[in-house]
Amino acid sequence: MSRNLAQLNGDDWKRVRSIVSPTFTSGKMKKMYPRIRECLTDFMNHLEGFAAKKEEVNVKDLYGNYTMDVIATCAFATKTNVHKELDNPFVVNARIAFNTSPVKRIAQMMLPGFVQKRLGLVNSSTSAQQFFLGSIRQILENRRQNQSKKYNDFLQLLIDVEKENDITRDENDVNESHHVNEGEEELAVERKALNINVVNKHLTENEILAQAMVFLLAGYETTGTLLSFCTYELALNPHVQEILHKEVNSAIDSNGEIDYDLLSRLPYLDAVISETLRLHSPAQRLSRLSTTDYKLGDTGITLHPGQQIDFPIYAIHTSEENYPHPFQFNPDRFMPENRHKITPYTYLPFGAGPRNCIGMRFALLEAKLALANIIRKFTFFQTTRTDIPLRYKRSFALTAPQRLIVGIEKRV
Ligand code: HEM
Repeated sequence: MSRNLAQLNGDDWKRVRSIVSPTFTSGKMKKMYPRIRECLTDFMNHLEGFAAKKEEVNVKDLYGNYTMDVIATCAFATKTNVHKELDNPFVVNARIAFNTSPVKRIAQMMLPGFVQKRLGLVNSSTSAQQFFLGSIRQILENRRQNQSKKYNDFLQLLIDVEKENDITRDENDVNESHHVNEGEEELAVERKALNINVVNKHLTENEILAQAMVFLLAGYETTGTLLSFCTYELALNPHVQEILHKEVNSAIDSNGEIDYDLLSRLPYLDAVISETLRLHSPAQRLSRLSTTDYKLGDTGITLHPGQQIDFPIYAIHTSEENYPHPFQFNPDRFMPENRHKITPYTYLPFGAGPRNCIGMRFALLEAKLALANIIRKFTFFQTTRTDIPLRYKRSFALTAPQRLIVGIEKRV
């Protein structure tokens, strides 16, 4: 497991990151779209039952089921039927893995190895972890024996991927509408960081296992949390919900679907997601470890090898200096006509630089697809049990609500 991206450092990290990066390009995501769409259909059918009776729902649990189904399908080639089949082995083991101490477990995956050591998070793998490793080994074996069949999932991409010399992006990647620090300068830094010559251009079996595990642990709760916070804000801001509904409706094609390229570029949908990630960033801070003497701009501070520096995302995202009326939920800040007002590097939900979140495009696709389709059919509303203000789980790394109760009804 220690060969996962989040825990590797130095040249080991560079090698694995440069091999794995091409699996997250827009083109590859597009191929997974139908699989994610299937998971969403199951989820929508499940929501339908609550909405028909205009019930209260804890969206935190519901979205957690959807994101688990998606990651199980895309990274473990396992359809979970998570909404109905509560004793499905994947779901049971995932719950054990997460219920042991969810935040700690994800933090183990998301924090670099050196931070984990300092926080005492390094421990032996659990039986649940063994279950997942066993499942992937079995799938890899099956695929090795039946090489003619091709699959559109992460596992297959990780099996097939070979380190490329330079290109780690699709042409389209930079043009997607999400507001992140990914201009020419950043891409050049990334290219430079990952442009190393390596002997082993493929991932080993253990490395494939480790990446699938980190995708599960880093991708399940974070994306579920994003969707939960977003739904909460929509319930509290009905006018935002209506604007979003109108935009989504205008994007539907003759088959009643939203095309992948159009979905990733809907400006208001992206603005709602961006504003949610600003005000409720699942990651609380970013960490970096200095490997050389490094001068911090004109601050007069020099970092020495081995010194760690943390970036407080929540403080940066809610500073009046960076965002006027920072505690107001206002998606307009991220509309194309206003984005230029945002100071570079003050929006950091997915981190920044070559070590940023490799799963960003996947998370955005999964979240946008769900939100767009859900908002077409259902309305969320505040109830007497909706927590205002929100109550959070205690955590040192990830922000997650204790519960997130809202009402849901069908649109007429
Ligand atoms: C809304 C959802 C998500 C959020 C907010 C999020 C946020 C983050 C953040 C803040 C980092 C650290 C970046 C840095 O230090 O600059 C990170 C790293 C990472 N994330 Fe995500 N993430 C999300 C979803 C995902 C998904 C879906 C996956 C995989 C399918 C994923 C896989 C990873 C991995 C592997 C790393 C470590 C990258 C490296 O060290 O090279 N994340 N994520």
